[in-house]
Amino acid sequence: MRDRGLLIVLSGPSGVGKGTVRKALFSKEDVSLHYSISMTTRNPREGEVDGTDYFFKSREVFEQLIEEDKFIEWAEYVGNYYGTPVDYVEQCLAEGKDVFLEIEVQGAIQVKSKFPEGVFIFLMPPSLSELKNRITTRGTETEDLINNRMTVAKEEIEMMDAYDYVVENDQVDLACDRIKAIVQAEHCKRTRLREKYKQMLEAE
Ligand SMILES: Nc1ncnc2c1ncn2[C@@H]1O[C@H](COP(=O)(O)OP(=O)(O)OP(=O)(O)O)[C@@H](O)[C@H]1O
Ligand SMILES: Nc1nc2c(ncn2[C@@H]2O[C@H](COP(=O)(O)O)[C@@H](O)[C@H]2O)c(=O)[nH]1
Repeated sequence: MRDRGLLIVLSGPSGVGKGTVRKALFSKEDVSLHYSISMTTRNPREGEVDGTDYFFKSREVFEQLIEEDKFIEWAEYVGNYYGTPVDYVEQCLAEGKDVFLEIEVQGAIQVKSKFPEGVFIFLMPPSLSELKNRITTRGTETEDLINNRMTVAKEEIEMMDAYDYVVENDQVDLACDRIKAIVQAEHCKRTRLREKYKQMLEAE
């Protein structure tokens, strides 16, 4: 029987670099993870593409999909809905493919209750001042929204203990290496190789 894929959840406060680290990770040739594209009701930022960065939907459509139970998890975050469509994740896991979610904390907690066997990684900035600096220099948020995201960020960091791993994002490449090492170790823990070798011994 084929192993189910791993469900890997990367979360952490707004602006810590989840998107940056995820993109760097997916650009590496030795990484074979499948990214689950989220749905959101927020407006696309400059350069964002529907179906690549997010599936951009109206609030009406999103609420209809919630009614139809089409999300593994969803959350309202700083005034917009975000959610993980269930079908893609279920299909990948059943086919033995590893799926990668990059989501905020409320959503990650929901995923943990449904998929306790998932691998939950919390990305941390080197300091809170560096976090504010990153949100500010990204230049996508107004002053009010930056302050809003910083208030939420402190509450999010308090949830760190609910995760299996905490990874510091001091440098993007180092953070990627740490995440790759976690994925490899989790594969070794769960693989059916033990069963294979036990059967090999019994067959002797
Ligand atoms: N290790 C790093 N060192 C310095 N800057 C970084 C690092 N990682 C990310 N950044 C910068 O921080 C800013 C925020 O990064 P990013 O948008 O990836 O964060 P995020 O956690 O996905 O944010 P959000 O949750 O709001 O979507 C970007 O300008 C990015 O270039
Ligand atoms: N609960 C979920 N959170 C999600 C999902 N997709 C993205 N996110 C997180 O939302 C915030 C804000 O994102 P931004 O693109 O507006 O900056 C960030 O923390 C994302 O990781 C999702 O499907 N569910």
